[in-house]
Amino acid sequence: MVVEVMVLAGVFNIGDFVPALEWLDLQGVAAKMKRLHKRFDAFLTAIVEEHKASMGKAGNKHNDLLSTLISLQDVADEEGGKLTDTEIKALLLNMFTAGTDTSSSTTEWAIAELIRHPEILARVQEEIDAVVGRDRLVTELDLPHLPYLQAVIKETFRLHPSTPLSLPRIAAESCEINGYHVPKGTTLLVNVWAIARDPNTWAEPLEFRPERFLPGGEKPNADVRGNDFEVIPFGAGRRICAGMSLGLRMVQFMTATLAHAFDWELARGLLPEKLNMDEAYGLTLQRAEPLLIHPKPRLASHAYRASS
Ligand code: HEM
Repeated sequence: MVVEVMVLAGVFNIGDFVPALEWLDLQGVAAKMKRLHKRFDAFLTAIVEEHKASMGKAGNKHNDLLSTLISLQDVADEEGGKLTDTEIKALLLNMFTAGTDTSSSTTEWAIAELIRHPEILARVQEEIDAVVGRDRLVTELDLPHLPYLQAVIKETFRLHPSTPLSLPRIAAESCEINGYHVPKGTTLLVNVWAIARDPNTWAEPLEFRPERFLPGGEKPNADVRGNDFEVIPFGAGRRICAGMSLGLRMVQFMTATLAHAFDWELARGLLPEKLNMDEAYGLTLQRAEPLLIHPKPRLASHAYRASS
């Protein structure tokens, strides 16, 4: 359902560009969105109802996000307002749509780039082996000690930002930017994909080259957290991604774990240089062809056992 939202939200909808035709819903986008909304709402209602029912049972202890939100429904804010079921469902929907596909698709792009560049994968594995060893899995605490991995993730965000046109924003007031008049009510999209591939800013911008972000590289201090406008996969400013820290850490952690724990082979004997790197159309930047790969364990067998 999350991917369906992203695909539909990214459709070039004629009604958005010719407002007089909006009511006709020529491509059926609004109708499809409404049907999808009903399915998503039923799914979220079931989650909230199940949780409420199990919270009511004696002996059941909950200390997760949803039970905290549900228990807050009894507490009024300063103006007497209380959190409604609709607000809780909206928050869950936000987390599902904004927080899952973005991180997973970026990780998929990172692994695809590592497979296409075996020498970079080998260097990532070498770095993690030196810090973590081969007797255990990577933990979150290891991440700050893996500068090369972090450069790989920055380079992945540069070439494959998961929301290539960021999110549409509407100008609250008329303003002027770089000599362009922007009337109040204009929908604005920032092409973060193109900015991060600008040849005036980046040397050989289409090359996957993590060294750019390391000391001695062209942008050793550039970060992806919204302060360096040449690479802003999470947006920037007041409406920057609300889940940036979580998203960034998830992508670093998942990529580090997958690269450390396994060697990878492409399915059906495909050669790395033949891997299709085309992009699909949508609000988020999916791969046109999902990545099909076979893992080969490379750690001591006890390292894979789940810890309690
Ligand atoms: C790789 C991971 C992610 C990327 C690349 C990403 C990217 C973005 C971008 C580009 C925006 C628009 C910012 C702007 O307009 O300037 C955004 C907004 C947002 N993101 Fe993320 N995101 C990621 C993960 C997450 C996660 C994990 C969550 C929550 C759990 C999240 C929640 C949100 C929310 C709520 C907004 C809207 C913020 C607002 O309108 O004030 N995102 N994200």
